Amino acid sequence: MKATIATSDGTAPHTEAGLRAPFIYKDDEALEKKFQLGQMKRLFRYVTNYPKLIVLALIATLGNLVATLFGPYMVGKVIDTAISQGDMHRLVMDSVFLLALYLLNFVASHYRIYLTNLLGQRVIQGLRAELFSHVQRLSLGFFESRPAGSVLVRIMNDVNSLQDLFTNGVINSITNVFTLIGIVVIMLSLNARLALVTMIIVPIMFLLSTRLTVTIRRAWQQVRIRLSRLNAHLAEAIQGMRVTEAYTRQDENQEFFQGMNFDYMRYFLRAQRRSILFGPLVDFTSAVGSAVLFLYGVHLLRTPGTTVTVGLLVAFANYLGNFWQPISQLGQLYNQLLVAMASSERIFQYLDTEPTVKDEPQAGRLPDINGSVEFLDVTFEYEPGRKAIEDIDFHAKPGQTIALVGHTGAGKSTVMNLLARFYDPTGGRILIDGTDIKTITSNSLRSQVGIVLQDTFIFSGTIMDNIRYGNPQASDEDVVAAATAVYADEFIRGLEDGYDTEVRERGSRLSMGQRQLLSFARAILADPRILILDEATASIDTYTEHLIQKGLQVLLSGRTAFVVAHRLSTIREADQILVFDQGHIVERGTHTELMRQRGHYFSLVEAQYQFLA
Ligand SMILES: Nc1ncnc2c1ncn2[C@@H]1O[C@H](COP(=O)(O)OP(=O)(O)OP(=O)(O)O)[C@@H](O)[C@H]1O
Repeated sequence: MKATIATSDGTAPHTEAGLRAPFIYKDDEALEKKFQLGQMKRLFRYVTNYPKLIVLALIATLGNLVATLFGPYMVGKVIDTAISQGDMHRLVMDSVFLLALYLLNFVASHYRIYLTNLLGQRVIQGLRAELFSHVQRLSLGFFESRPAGSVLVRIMNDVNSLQDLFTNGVINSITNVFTLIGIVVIMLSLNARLALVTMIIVPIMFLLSTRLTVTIRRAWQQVRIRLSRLNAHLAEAIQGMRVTEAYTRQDENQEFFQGMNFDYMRYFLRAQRRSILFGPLVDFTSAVGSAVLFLYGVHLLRTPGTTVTVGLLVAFANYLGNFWQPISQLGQLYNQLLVAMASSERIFQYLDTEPTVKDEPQAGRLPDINGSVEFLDVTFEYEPGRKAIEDIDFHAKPGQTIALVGHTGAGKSTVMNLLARFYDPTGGRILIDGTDIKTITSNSLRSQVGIVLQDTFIFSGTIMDNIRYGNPQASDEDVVAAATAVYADEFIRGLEDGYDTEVRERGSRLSMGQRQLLSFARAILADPRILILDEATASIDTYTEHLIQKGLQVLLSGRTAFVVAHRLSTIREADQILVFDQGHIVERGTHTELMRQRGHYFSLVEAQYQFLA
């Protein structure tokens, strides 16, 4: 797979420090996109799936709103009753009311935060589950045409980046609008002149919250980009360590890594410098607001005939304090929407991708089969206009072993991919027991077709779990019997915990031969009528090689088997050998027949297979 690392600007092969990247780092991911109403509506349908939660969160928010709007007013009243009127009874009553108001605020805040987070998490989890289940149904071509990393990023990062919007954006925006309107109305009704003068700082606050927060957010996005470049480079450097060592590229790698590391630090410090501006600037603006309020307020206090009191000034100061948060959150909402536009566009793009191999609506189940396989004039193009195979015809009778041989790129794997229906042929038909595989469900086909690949994928878990992957219903005894049948039992028992040995890091501690034996056990447990096998080419020690050959005989017997063969011994025992060249079958027959012809197969054996005999 080609090395592709996400960057926002597409500036590929250089780091900021001016070093050349060993590979091209390419990016297709925009961080923000223009607002689109249709997309927004589609996104919000995920939120409206939880009406109960929305109503509960709004009720909690209402409690918050009441306290925010009436709290400062009550503080002012308590001060005025205590200072100027000396009415102890009123003072106690107002104080108790004020306390009750703050208690309500406390409870409401708690539930609001809890409920909005719950809503956000439910939406995110639902969306991620839908995306994963959709991606799982997509055809193999989808995964082969993009790096695994980009699928991962979409399922994790893009979905995560919607979290802010779903958790805070939706409910809070409604509350914030009401809070702002409420505060303005109350302040104007308490004292219109004082209210208008005090609100001089509101536009400054708004500008600050929109402009500065954008700059800060962008700076942190740049940091994340640098970090993901660093991560990707590191992952590649570790995975490719063998090649690095073989070509003694450590120094260049080190230099390149240091450049990236340095860039990351520079961007981090830059973002940090901007972030730490925010708090003090907010404090300073609030202080300016308070200064204006108190200067003008005290002037009014001294002017005879006005209704301004000390309590009113304190109440106004509190209202001013409550202004900031909603303004800043509303400022952020727009940013959140732009980020959500970019992420949701990519998510929807995946959700709207249809599998290229789709079951027909009337597709039936494939009944239990004998295992006859026919290819009738089968042609296939991965990319339009480039035929990978053309007019392939053959018939495999039940129980036969068919060996597919040919140079690299000749079309052998393509035939296997079509038989497993990872792709549908562009032309021609494939019949199993006389039924066109296009007319049956893929699941029912694959339950009777087993696949053993060269490099078996080992999942994290025990050896037992990994073999059982072939048949989840199998008992421990069945697993051991399967392993024994293909001669894998001996090496498994030799491992530290036998069948319970944990295989980590994709089984990297197992040798190629051991992995191949494990995959035989997995396949025999699944017991398919048709088997597709890509023989491992890696050099394997003679003893394991011997076990593999014996295991293979057991595995192949009694089923129709298609083997991309790399061992002469396997080829010799095949009932039919299909020789591929540039997408065509150029020769067919048994080993003896083909050797006698002294044609393509003969020279292939001379050149490629002899040493593996
Ligand atoms: N996913 C793909 N997308 C586009 N072209 C592909 C893809 N897979 C294979 N091809 C092309 O199709 C042709 C046949 O490839 P195929 O993998 O079937 O050959 P092969 O005989 O199995 O080779 P090998 O022995 O190296 O595995 C080649 O030209 C190859 O480049």
